[in-house]
Amino acid sequence: MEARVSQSLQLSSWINSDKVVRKPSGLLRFSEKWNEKPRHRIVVSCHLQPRKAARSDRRVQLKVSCSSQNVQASVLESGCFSASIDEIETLKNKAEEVEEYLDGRCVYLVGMMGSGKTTVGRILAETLGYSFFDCDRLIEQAVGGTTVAEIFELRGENFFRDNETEVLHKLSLMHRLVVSTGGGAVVRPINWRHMHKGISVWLDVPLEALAKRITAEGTKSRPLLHGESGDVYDKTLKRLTTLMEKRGENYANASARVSLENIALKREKDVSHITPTEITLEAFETLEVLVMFCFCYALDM
Ligand SMILES: Nc1ncnc2c1ncn2[C@@H]1O[C@H](COP(=O)(O)OP(=O)(O)O)[C@@H](O)[C@H]1O
Ligand SMILES: O=C(O)C1=C[C@@H](OP(=O)(O)O)[C@@H](O)[C@H](O)C1
Repeated sequence: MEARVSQSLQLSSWINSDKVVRKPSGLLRFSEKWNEKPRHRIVVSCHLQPRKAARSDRRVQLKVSCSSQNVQASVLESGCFSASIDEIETLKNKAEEVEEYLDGRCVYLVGMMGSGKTTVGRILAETLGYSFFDCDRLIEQAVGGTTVAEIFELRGENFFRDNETEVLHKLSLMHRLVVSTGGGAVVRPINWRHMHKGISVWLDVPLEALAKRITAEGTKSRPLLHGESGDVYDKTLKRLTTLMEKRGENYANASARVSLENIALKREKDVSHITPTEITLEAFETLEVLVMFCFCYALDM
């Protein structure tokens, strides 16, 4: 148990370990107060589980809660991802380089439904030492715990979009966040004004791959995909194609684009075999170029 904890600390050295509390279960818990912004308090629990079969693979599990003057503390997000030790090290090194130049600016992930904004966003946040927020979850909380699908059904899309804008506005006043936005957040210009306070990354995934993921997951939680008859994959692909025709230009407003097709070409793999960790690494490499360029030429992102 001691070994596991000390390994966790080594591998997660980007986490400030000053106030680490060891739980008997192997969980590490620490809280970090930002001195310069004492109204924020972030609590992170971290558990690294070594895999028995492949010693170089680990599952990293994090729970993050955040409280500020106006927001009640609650567990906001938790998740886990698999990565080899080498990948964790590479991600950590890249995160350190990028973090310095990001200078606390928030990272907003945009892209179609199912493009991996939540999955990749969690890994980006964990490696950067940022907090992670999913806009859809915040909208659900703001509306009193109802689901996105219920909000669409009972209050309509405009009501949902107004709440989405309000959530993005609140987030744009904060620092050191990775935000997974809803697929339609790119449509309203006002949302871009909020997101341009930070740096935005478009996860560009071929529609066929999206349709496959969404079909596997089910369309229940995605109201814009409800209501057409026929084969689930076909109708999802059809709906995504229509949405993409309307939104393509809006996604291109993002400061950076991470294309799954390009990663697949570079790695000589099929798009469907590109892992979230590989996408996060590509996102860091793209961000690195961008933040260094903007830093050198004193440009806004
Ligand atoms: N690189 C990937 N390869 C395969 N499946 C993925 C990948 N990234 C995410 N997924 C899966 O696709 C689905 C949608 O991902 P999610 O992160 O929720 O997307 P979004 O937040 O953009 O809607 C989830 O079931 C997730 O596990
Ligand atoms: O594309 C869209 O308009 C939407 C995407 C969803 O978020 P995800 O992209 O996280 O699925 C959610 O905000 C809502 O169902 C509308």
